[in-house]
Amino acid sequence: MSKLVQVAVAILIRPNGEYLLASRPQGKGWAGWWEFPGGKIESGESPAHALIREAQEELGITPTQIQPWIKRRYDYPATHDAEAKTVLLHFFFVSAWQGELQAREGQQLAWQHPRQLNVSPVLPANAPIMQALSLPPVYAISNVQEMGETAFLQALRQQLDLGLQLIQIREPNLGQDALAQLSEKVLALCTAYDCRCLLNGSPELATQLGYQGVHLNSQRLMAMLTKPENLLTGASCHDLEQLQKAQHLQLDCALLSPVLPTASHPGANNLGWEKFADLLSGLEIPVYGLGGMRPEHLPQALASGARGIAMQRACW
Ligand SMILES: Nc1nc2c([nH]c(=O)n2[C@@H]2O[C@H](COP(=O)(O)OP(=O)(O)OP(=O)(O)O)[C@@H](O)[C@H]2O)c(=O)[nH]1
Ligand SMILES: [Mg+2]
Repeated sequence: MSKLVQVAVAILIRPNGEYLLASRPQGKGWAGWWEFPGGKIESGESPAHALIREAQEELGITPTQIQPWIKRRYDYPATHDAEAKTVLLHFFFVSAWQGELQAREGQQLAWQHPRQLNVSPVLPANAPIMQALSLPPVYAISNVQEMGETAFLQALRQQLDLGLQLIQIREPNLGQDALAQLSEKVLALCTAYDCRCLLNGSPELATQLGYQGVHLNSQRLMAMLTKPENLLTGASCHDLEQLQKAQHLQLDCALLSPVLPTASHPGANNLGWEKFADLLSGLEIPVYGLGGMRPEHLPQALASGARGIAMQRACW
């Protein structure tokens, strides 16, 4: 059996969403492959402490704002330059630090746009992490039905100005023509801001109306045999079976709900954070918490292994 190596991993994030990758230096296993800065947790050391020590050793900086994210286990096979091992990676977001970045171990450093990597190859254990990072932490869901179109479009413009990058149009009570008209306005606005839009509906309608993506309700999800082509695809999930189906189809993301009680379903049987985290452990596709979410819940969602939070009311 290969040994288990515990590793602290730093995802340094700039305010514009870019994150830092480093190349593994010559002389180490998997030399030349790209990874996040970090390294082995020493015995008696906490993951957070190891993270700070590694950032100092490798980059000459001291993280001042850290947020533990997911843990991920991965079995590395033996290769020409490394022995077989199993790693348990403790990922952290690092959003502030002291000091100037330096490559102190001869590694190359590269800031990456989350939607467009320009270095490769990245360590294989990190593939689902890169996938998750390509989506933003905040996912908005439309609410024209309660707000009215004018107020909604105004609020949308405000959120786009503040950096919104992902939205689902979910208006089950609009007729076809009204939905087409709303979609045209929303898509024109979002395209100008490079915000991606998913239609809650069928893949055919999403394509026909010009959306980049589609969001499947759980019924559509369970009936789907393959991922819709050329569409960013998400799905609503409420249990492990649905999450596994979304993962099996290799969907881009899933919404898991209800995490907390909501205004529309105050008495519904919500999951709570513990069950939410349980359902996500071991899953590889990005998942958003939905149901009663407010901006202040984001750290809890991340710490539970989610990519972020989805909000229908609280974000407008
Ligand atoms: N730093 C880092 N390590 C990762 C990532 N993904 C991943 O699978 N690993 C694995 O975790 C282990 C980290 O070990 P390391 O070689 O960086 O350890 P270290 O900095 O303490 O250096 P050392 O070799 O001098 O002990 C390696 O097996 C590496 O392949 C990642 O994104 N960042
Ligand atoms: Mg290292």
